[in-house]
Amino acid sequence: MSASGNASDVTSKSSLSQTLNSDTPFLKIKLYVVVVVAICILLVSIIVCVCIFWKRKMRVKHSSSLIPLVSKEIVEIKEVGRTDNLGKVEGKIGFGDLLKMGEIEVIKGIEEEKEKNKSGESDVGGSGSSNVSMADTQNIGWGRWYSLKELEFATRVFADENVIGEGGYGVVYKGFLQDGSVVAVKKLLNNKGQAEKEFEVEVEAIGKVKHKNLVGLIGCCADGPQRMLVYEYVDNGNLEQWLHGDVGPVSPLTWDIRMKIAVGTAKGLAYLHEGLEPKVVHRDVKSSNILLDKKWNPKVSDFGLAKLLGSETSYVATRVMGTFGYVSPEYASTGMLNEGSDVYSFGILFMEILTGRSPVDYSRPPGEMNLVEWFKGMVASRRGEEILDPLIEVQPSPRALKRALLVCLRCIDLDANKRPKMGQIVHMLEADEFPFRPEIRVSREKDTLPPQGVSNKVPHPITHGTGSNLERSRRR
Ligand SMILES: Nc1ncnc2c1ncn2[C@@H]1O[C@H](COP(=O)(O)OP(=O)(O)OP(=O)(O)O)[C@@H](O)[C@H]1O
Repeated sequence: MSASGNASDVTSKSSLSQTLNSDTPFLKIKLYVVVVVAICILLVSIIVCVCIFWKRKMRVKHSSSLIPLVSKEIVEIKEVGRTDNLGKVEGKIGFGDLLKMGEIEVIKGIEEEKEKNKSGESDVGGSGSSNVSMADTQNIGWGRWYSLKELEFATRVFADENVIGEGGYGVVYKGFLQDGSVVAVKKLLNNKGQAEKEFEVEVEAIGKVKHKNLVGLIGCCADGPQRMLVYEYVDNGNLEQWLHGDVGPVSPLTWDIRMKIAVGTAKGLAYLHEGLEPKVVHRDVKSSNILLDKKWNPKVSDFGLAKLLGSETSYVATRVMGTFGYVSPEYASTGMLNEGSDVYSFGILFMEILTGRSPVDYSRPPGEMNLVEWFKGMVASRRGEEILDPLIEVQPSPRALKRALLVCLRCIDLDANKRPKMGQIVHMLEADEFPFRPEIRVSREKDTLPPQGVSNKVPHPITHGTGSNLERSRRR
């Protein structure tokens, strides 16, 4: 390069630096400051644009399956599981804190699933009830939309041989998906409007609920006017069939199995009531809605009647739904609905489990047709041991029976506010010492009650409930 060229270079550089050092008219700020700020703003804008672009791209990707891949609940649950040692979490559960209890149940399920997956014996729900593979579940998140063709293939075009049963909302078919998994397909009745609404409620509210004691909704299908729900298949019938079907002279439902079913059902309902926000009231708790797997794990099904509720409020239902014999008096008469109505229905269900009797049975003598009235009368006249299902071969201990009777009576308290919460019921059924406190157990044992009677003079350490039906019935 020539000397004149170098000189002109130096001149242009110095004039550039002079220009940059010059003051701008705006507040006399140096030009180079303005340039630097402008470059920064440009860079930030580019970064923001790139971020927005990627976010949008991700959203489009997720919305393609319509159902979110991972529910809020599951995200929260996973976080709990990740940060805490499971044993530690369990130790922290407060008796009234069913939110955590629900989470722990699911965490356990997730952990069990992980273990099973490693050893190659995967099943959804952790109970051996479903054949949906873990890999598939991961692929679809908690649910997905199925095409009509897929479900036609699965049910052999809704063949009669595949029909499992029929309920108020439609026919349920057993289905075999292409990947070999087994499902229950509920083909909803085609009455437009209400069915569609119920469908939306089920899909939105129930699809994201996962608990080992709740039947999982794994997908759905909307094709023209046809609406279908795809559930995990639960392979051992429902509780009504086992309680009232022909099972021979000795029921396979031993006392321990019945308690397992009652506790599991209570846990499932507690999760709906206390583990979700907004909470879910089932509205149709009854024995045919308790499905069982081969290990007698109960799974609460049929969320067709469930409505989401805002917390702390009662919900006036547009129409009273539920099943005769299980519906709480206040729900039947006023339509006022809250989780207390489910507690009442659970109380009736629990009585049914203990006695093997239907809530209303017209084939029985007049004084025994109504289960609640008969049950209360038997306890009041201290004949508690006689209420047990005669098909139970091995009798429970008097203490276990007392506990069960007391729980039933507290659940059906006419004053809905005095009924325990489902979480408290779980604790009552599981706690070893319930319903006694050590310091007064001796005096209690001297009480005039026979072994089969129930003492409820001692307030429950959690609920401090008083004035149950039993107390009233004993005063009579
Ligand atoms: N996920 C499932 N796995 C296996 N069987 C199921 C499943 N869901 C429902 N069933 C069975 O299908 C039948 C019909 O169930 P559905 O829930 O439609 O009606 P229901 O509970 O009998 O009556 P309602 O509609 O009045 O509640 C029942 O026998 C039930 O046990």
